[in-house]
Amino acid sequence: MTTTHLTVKSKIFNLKARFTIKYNPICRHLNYTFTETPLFMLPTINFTETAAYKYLADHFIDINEKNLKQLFAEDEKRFEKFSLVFEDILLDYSKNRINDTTLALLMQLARECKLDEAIKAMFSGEKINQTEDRAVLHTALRNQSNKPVYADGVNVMDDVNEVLAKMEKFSEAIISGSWKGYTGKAITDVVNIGIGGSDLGPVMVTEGLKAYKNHLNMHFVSNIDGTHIVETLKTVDPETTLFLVASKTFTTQETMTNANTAREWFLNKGAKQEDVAKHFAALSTNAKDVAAFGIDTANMFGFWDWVGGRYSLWSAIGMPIALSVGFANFKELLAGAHAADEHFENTPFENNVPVILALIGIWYINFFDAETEAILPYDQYLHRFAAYFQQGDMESNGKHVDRNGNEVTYETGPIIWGEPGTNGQHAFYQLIHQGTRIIPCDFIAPAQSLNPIGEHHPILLSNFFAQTEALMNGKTEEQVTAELKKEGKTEEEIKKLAPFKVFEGNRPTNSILLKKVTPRSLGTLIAIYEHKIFVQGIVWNIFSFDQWGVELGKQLAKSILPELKNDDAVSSHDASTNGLINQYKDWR
Ligand SMILES: O=P(O)(O)OC[C@H]1O[C@H](O)[C@H](O)[C@@H](O)[C@@H]1O
Repeated sequence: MTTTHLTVKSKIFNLKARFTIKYNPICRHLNYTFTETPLFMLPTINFTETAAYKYLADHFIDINEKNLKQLFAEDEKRFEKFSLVFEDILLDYSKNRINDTTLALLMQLARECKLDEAIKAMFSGEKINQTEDRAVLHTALRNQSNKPVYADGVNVMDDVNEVLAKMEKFSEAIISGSWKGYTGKAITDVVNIGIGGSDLGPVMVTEGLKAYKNHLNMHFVSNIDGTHIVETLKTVDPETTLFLVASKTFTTQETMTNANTAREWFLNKGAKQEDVAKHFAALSTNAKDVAAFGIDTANMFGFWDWVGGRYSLWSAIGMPIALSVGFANFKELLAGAHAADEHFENTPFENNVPVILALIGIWYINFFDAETEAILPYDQYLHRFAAYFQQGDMESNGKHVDRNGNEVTYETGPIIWGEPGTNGQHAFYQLIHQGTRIIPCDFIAPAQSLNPIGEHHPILLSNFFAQTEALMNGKTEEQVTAELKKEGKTEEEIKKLAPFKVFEGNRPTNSILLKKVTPRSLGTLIAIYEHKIFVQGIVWNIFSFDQWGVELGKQLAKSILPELKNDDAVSSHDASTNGLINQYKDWR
């Protein structure tokens, strides 16, 4: 018996139907069932018009007068209540400017915005990326339960599993050395050529999991600046290098230019056209252009339009990860993310880690007017984590038009930034502690170090604990005065100095303590942040899975490029742009 599904749609009548076709080849019996459902649209609710929002606006006045120290004094169970352990990850959100009322109202806000419906819609393959008419199914890429997931009536798990199996075979051949380059040598170096989502995820995870790495040397070329490819090519040998051309569309100017340069370099080093197949593979959705580039489609690892670029590290785009740490570890990464998916899909909002993080974020952005959020991993391996979520969050929720096409009347996605601790402490923490802005921070640290040498880890973690404590408690004028007195300062000196040494505290943080950075825990952590972004996008009534905002600059660059080919002065732009181009022509 074979079972397939088909979807038929009528946009004119806002209708959608699904056929199930069952065919028994033995008795040649065919059966159709037909179910009609309205075309799915995400709810479009202005969250500032909900009842919960109105209560929150009132409640904000109360909370804004309290400080965190008071909130802890008022509730001795605060840590137990406002922390939870999920998958060897402790989330402590008790050092936030919230109490039970805040959380109850934020959960109600999520309910009024129909978050539950939206979650179901995403997991079930509805086309929630409405402006691109696409489903959003990165969760299917790590669906280790293998439960069928349908996009346009087709169970995508068959394709997902097929590509995973192909990735496994390929990565094993490269790692074991059974795959030979054109002179019969094994591969030693892998150069991933990609940008944005086709670069940041693999870079962040291969760095994050460096402790689990094998012998392959990983390189990542993203920038169109020739320096990036030139400096990389200086370090590799054409006979032992594998190039991965990673691009969802296979049309991205930077990636295609870098890939062409790499191929030219390879051929100029004595390799022949037919050797390209042994040294170039493609990670893409665009088989036609991959073949046109000259890459054997047998070396192409596909994915689908329902995988957003910035959510694609779980797909074939994750090939550098599989190569660097082995396929079994890549699967563990997927398994960790799958655990977060199940948690997100099935856990009541009150205990749901991504929902809690998202709603607390909304509390600061829309009520306290926080403009930025810092992600501060106390783990050197996670040094690209914040950079990764700059794309993840800012490309997803950097939108000013709501799902009805109207200008929003409230703030949406925050500016995401951050660097690893303790480096950041010696650079920008001054502003977090004593500046004029409220900057909610996520502190992330592993309890176990992957390099437990001497006192390093306890020192690192003592800083991790100290920072959130300091941000919360601050230092009062009395404490400063007492300290200065002890140092032997005069009354007058104390009066002069004290104001500069006071920390007002009351600055909010989340602490995320991982047992250890493993492929699984990193997978879970990334998926938690992905779902946080989703929840915020739903509440803000924006589309989180398109990125039209990156197009205009690309278009203009394409029209400027031909103008740079000659030395004639340009006059077709505004005075500033003309001036810049003409000076460039003069100086080059
Ligand atoms: O993977 P590609 O198709 O080459 O796209 C690479 C990147 O380019 C675009 O400009 C988008 O803003 C990103 O979301 C995307 O990840």
